[in-house]
Amino acid sequence: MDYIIELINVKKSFKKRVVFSNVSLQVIKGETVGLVGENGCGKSVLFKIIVGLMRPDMGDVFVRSEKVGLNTDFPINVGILINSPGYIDLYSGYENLKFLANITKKADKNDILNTMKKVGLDPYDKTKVKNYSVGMKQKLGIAQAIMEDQDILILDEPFNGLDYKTKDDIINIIRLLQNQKKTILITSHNFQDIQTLCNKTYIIENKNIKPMSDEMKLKYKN
Ligand SMILES: Nc1ncnc2c1ncn2[C@@H]1O[C@H](COP(=O)(O)OP(=O)(O)OP(=O)(O)O)[C@@H](O)[C@H]1O
Repeated sequence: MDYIIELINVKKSFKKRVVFSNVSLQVIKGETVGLVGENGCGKSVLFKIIVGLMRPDMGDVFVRSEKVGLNTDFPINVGILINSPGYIDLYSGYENLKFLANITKKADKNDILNTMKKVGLDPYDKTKVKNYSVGMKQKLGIAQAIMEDQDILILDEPFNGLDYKTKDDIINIIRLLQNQKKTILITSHNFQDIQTLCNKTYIIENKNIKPMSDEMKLKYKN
């Protein structure tokens, strides 16, 4: 079977701290995969390894059969929300997205306007990003991750800092993306969210990753 994302025997340490001893993972196109695990278990590191922001010490990472670090440094067509995206503080939300869109030229003005509206941000709001609330920054991060209509989305804690109404809006956006057969990897500390959205759920523990058993799911739920 062709996997859209595949990790084979990935090892990763920081000095003496081993994060992954031997991780393998296969993701099928169109799946929504949830990742859970305790603080510091390696969820963000795993995502960074997949998108090329970190290199494993050993092992192979393939995205659309291209080896990350060999055929490609950063896999293309991947929308990324990984904790605290760096924004230009003195720009408005729209100006920040326009700046990023100018790099890849995949999203035009209308794409940005529509995406901002979709996530509940006013694209004409001149507030500088340095004065954005936590939730507004999070919405901007989600807008940035999806504005280029990428077919793989890596969403690290997309619901952080969001109120219930906004969270529902973002869940609905993710459902739309699922209907469009996007491949989505998502982490959340709220297991209910993961269960609601994901076809497959994995847990990272003991420096490894494994599918969650029904028993584990029950434990996590409570
Ligand atoms: N650049 C880095 N240099 C050194 N250690 C790092 C680096 N990035 C991550 N780590 C370490 O790797 C481990 C995994 O971190 P990671 O951010 O992936 O955890 P996480 O599962 O996403 O945690 P949380 O649920 O709190 O967000 C932690 O021990 C962290 O301190």
